[in-house]
Amino acid sequence: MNVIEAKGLTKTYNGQGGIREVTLDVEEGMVYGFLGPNGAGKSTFVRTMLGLLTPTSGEGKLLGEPIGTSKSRERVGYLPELFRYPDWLTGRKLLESHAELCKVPVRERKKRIEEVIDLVGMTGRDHKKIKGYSKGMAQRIGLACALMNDPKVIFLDEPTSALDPIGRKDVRDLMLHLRDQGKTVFLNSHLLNEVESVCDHVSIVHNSELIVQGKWRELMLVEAKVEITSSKDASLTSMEYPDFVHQVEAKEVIDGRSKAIYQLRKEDDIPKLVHYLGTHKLPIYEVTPVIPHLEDVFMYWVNEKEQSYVDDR
Ligand SMILES: Nc1ncnc2c1ncn2[C@@H]1O[C@H](COP(=O)(O)OP(=O)(O)OP(=O)(O)O)[C@@H](O)[C@H]1O
Repeated sequence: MNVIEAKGLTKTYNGQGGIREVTLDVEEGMVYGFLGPNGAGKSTFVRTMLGLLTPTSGEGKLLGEPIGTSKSRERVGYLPELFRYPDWLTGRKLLESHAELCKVPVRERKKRIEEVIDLVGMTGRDHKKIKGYSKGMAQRIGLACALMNDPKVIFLDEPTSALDPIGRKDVRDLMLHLRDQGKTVFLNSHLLNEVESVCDHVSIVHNSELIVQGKWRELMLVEAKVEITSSKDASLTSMEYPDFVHQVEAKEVIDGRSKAIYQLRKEDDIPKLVHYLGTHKLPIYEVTPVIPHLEDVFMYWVNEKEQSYVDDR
């Protein structure tokens, strides 16, 4: 079931910036990464989906309800990127006011507040005033507020940007825990190594456009890289190669072996290349596919897009 749906969703500011023509579906139970450089349009998209901004055109649904309606927000949580709470309140007081706003029934409030405090790792620290909180504690209490209404879908806008490595790991674990409970997390981020460890599915936005979406590991099937180790004397870069070899880049010589990175069209070309080198009597000691990271995928697609702007000129 799709819990987040957008169809041609556009929100611009007097015709400028924002986000244009976004069409995407997010299935229940995913941690979905929404990636893009600063100013790409990530926050605009989220705020439009939440009904905080009115779309310029297009449509969207949350949990099957049209965006902009209070029904669409009933089971949705949101942690904005820049939030400030009244810092004279204690964390617990803040959560009590949130519980009231979320209409948590009075008899269930105490239990629910304890649950979210525990979930975000703030047990024992909730009676302190927010003004004495570190950035990490403030972020955790923000997350607790976002989880108060036991949401089915949670939008997190750069949730780890203020956190130290331990806090980041805690938030990552929390996202996976929420996913394991069948909840959907929509994660806005430009911290690619963070996203890589929790998301399978991503969208990449750039310059107000959604440029590519899907399982990020499959978004690199447009090219494959392999590192081949041969004997020192083998001149890997000066050989003639068949068409499926796009590029050969010589790497260092280590322990009397020379290494080269081959850029191929697709994974199936790796055995073809090994066979080709074998027929040329090249001594091969090691064949290691170069596994792409999300950062490689991101840079590939952003560069493709930027190149297309140059070509269109
Ligand atoms: N209120 C506004 N008025 C005018 N332009 C805006 C407004 N908010 C955002 N923009 C513009 O819309 C574009 C997208 O901004 P947005 O904040 O959605 O990007 P973002 O990807 O969330 O960026 P960041 O990662 O820096 O938070 C930018 O060009 C920005 O300058």
